[in-house]
Amino acid sequence: MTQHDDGIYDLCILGGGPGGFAGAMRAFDFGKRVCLVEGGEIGGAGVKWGALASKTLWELAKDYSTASKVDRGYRVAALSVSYAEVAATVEQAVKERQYQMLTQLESFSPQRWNGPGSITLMRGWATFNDGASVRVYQGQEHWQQVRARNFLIATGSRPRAYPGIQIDQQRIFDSNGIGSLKAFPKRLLIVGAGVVGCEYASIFAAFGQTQVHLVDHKERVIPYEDRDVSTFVEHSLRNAGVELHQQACLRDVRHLADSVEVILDYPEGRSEVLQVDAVLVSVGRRPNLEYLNLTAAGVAVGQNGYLETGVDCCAARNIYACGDVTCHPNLVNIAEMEARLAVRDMFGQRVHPLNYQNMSAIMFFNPAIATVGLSEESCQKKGLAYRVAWLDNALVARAIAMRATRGFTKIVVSDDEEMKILGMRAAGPQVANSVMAIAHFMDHDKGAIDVLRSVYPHPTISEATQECLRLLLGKSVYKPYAFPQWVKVRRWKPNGGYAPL
Ligand SMILES: Cc1cc2nc3c(=O)[nH]c(=O)nc-3n(C[C@H](O)[C@H](O)[C@H](O)COP(=O)(O)OP(=O)(O)OC[C@H]3O[C@@H](n4cnc5c(N)ncnc54)[C@H](O)[C@@H]3O)c2cc1C
Ligand SMILES: NC(=O)c1ccc[n+]([C@@H]2O[C@H](COP(=O)([O-])OP(=O)(O)OC[C@H]3O[C@@H](n4cnc5c(N)ncnc54)[C@H](O)[C@@H]3O)[C@@H](O)[C@H]2O)c1
Repeated sequence: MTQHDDGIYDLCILGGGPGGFAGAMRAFDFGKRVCLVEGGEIGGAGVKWGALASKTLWELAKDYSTASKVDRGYRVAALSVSYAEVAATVEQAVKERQYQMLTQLESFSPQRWNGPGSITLMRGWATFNDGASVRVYQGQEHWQQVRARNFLIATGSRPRAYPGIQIDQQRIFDSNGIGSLKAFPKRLLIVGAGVVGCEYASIFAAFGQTQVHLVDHKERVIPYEDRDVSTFVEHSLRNAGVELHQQACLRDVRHLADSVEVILDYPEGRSEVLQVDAVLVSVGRRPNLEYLNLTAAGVAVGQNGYLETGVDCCAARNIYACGDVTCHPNLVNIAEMEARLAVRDMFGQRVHPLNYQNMSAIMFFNPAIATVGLSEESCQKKGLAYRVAWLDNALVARAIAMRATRGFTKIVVSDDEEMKILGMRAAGPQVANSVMAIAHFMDHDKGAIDVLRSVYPHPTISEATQECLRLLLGKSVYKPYAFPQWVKVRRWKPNGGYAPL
């Protein structure tokens, strides 16, 4: 028997990405009977179509780029790379992860598990019948009804289309199809310099087989980060040989015999014609909500097209939502946290509202950039006075030892005696660890002096955090006067703007 005697599940989850999977596992912890409906591949964009696949590719590109270096005493005699084999390695990583997820789901299926709770994985596309049941379509005519007391919408998102451009996954790709490239394109045009575009630009540049063109209609890449962070990313991309086309609008794409011709328009009226072998469109994502028949379930979609959930992740009565369908940042960790919280709430457990401001993230460029908390620009928008220190990795012993000094640490604290940590941005190797450590302090509302009570091991990248905070206290061994290009400390006030500290 897969259901309660009344034939009703405790929870039906729509979508088996990171959000849906986490929700199923937590509901199982509470001894609940769960039906997890997945129409495509288990793991969704968290595994196959996004995070894990692209991070595997990034790791391989980084390894290849390190192996091809000639400035460190070793030299590879004949280094070669095949996209097909690289893609097969990515596929292997994806399969490993999917296998783990499926094994766990199978272990707790009603057929295999006799303890409390169970998880039934149902293949098919779910759409609401009403607020108490969904239909799961396994074909156009063939569907099964699932009734449940609670629902978790975890159907994720998909790449946003670019008006007038047909994605064929042959020459014109989106991030779902880029793995199906047969070979490294000699020339690749990427449209959209957000996280996906800059990550793929960094990856293809690191493999050294492709001339990458990166196009965006805005005047800077990663426009939601501070200007100095965007500038750093732009320099990194240019250093790697990526050609940036900023404030450019893709007007047309024409298929030629064995290439593609693109026309870019610039604001001053100038146009540019480029021939490339492949195009990757990465201009954002849209939530998978249209086919869920949400009106029948009494769930309203917000004006921005996303589900507007409260701090309890509830979208309407017994219907919750998590991950990319909500109006919060599209990240695996956020999808998982929301699902965990939603499940606790629906089964009457006490919940602590999520602190979205303190969610750390990492962008896999070359080098990677990790972030947590407020940027300078967001402090300024809020009118918050702050102090900020920037330390270049050129001064960090471990980075020197790694021969990887491209990077920085930047920390923003409140402009008062407590110097509460407001946010951090760090670029370079191992930066996620440093940011995560600061995120803990932020969660506990701590200041620079609290952090500096801990002694950092030497030599580590995390020492950059320590020196950055010491700079804010005027106690660092590095002095801005000696290295003005590598050490910067200043304060900002709503009415006075910037001033030296
Ligand atoms: C190229 C790329 C790289 C990324 N890299 C990172 C990263 O490094 N770190 C990070 O934190 N985030 C990253 N992300 C974002 C991350 O992948 C998403 O935020 C995360 O996967 C969202 O999880 P989710 O569970 O909400 O949705 P998804 O992972 O999209 O899963 C949703 C699932 O629902 C299924 N589904 C959809 N509709 C239905 C339906 N009607 N019925 C049944 N099933 C349905 C889909 O098939 C899918 O399997 C990346 C995204 C992309 C595109
Ligand atoms: N490492 C990570 O955590 C990671 C990695 C990849 C993706 N993601 C998630 O996936 C989401 C989607 O990523 P994304 O890069 O597709 O979206 P995005 O919103 O980050 O960036 C889209 C970019 O496309 C540009 N753009 C939009 N319309 C355009 C047009 N007509 N012409 C030219 N440029 C245009 C925008 O200016 C922007 O720079 C991100 O918000 C992120 O949360 C996270």
